[in-house]
Amino acid sequence: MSIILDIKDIEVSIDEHPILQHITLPITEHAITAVIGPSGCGKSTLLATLNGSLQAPKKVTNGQIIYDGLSVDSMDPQMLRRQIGLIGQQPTVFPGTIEDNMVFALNYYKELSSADRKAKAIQCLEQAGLYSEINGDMKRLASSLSGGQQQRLCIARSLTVDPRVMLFDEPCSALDIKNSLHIEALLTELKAKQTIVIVTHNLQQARRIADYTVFMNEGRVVEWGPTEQIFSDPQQELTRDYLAFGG
Ligand SMILES: Nc1ncnc2c1ncn2[C@@H]1O[C@H](COP(=O)(O)OP(=O)(O)OP(=O)(O)O)[C@@H](O)[C@H]1O
Repeated sequence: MSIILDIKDIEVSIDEHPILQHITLPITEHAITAVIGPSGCGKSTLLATLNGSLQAPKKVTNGQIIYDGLSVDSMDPQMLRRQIGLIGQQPTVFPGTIEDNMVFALNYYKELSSADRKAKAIQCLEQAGLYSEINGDMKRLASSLSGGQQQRLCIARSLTVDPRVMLFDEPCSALDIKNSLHIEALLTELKAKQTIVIVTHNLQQARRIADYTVFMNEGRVVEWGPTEQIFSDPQQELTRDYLAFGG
């Protein structure tokens, strides 16, 4: 499988103080990569760096990210975020109906007929396992969905613009086990078409769904590799300690 995102010696700083250092990682296409590590180690910062959505005062102070052969610095930020979507912890549905949410990005990005937009919306809702749950009622208010359904609506909404990479920042942190497993199944399905990077505090979740796992500590990558290898035979003491006590 090929490398879709090649992260080369990335450093991110606030004022002169680095919060990410020497991050070098290949992200494999059509795979799930989990990023784990203690609170404050820089996981969310890494995700935001990947799709150019880092907010001041944080800024990239060294290194390069190559997306599909192109440096992300040279890409139009909107185009970059369309191709590499970021889905946060809390679902943030827009006011209005499910349909309003689903056609929002399509109205903005694509010159499609309204019938095409609706067909795409339905297709993405089906992919997220939501269309049958709402009995096809796209006029229902998005805010009337349960937390887990709202999270899946946010995922379905981001699918409408056909991102190639989807970054998830603890997508299950506010969900119960049933909804978490639903999201896990969805991510596993999505990797046939997309590439997934997920930040999670749930080590069992990483082990269940990720092909690759990255362990970070204090702004650095301590160790990464195939998930089974990281969990069953970690090479670094810091990783061993985190897996034993920190998760
Ligand atoms: N806007 C900011 N101003 C100052 N420091 C910040 C800011 N945002 C993040 N940091 C610091 O940068 C470091 C990395 O933060 P980040 O949110 O990326 O960590 P994380 O691993 O995602 O944490 P968590 O697991 O708790 O969500 C932390 O030390 C954090 O305190």
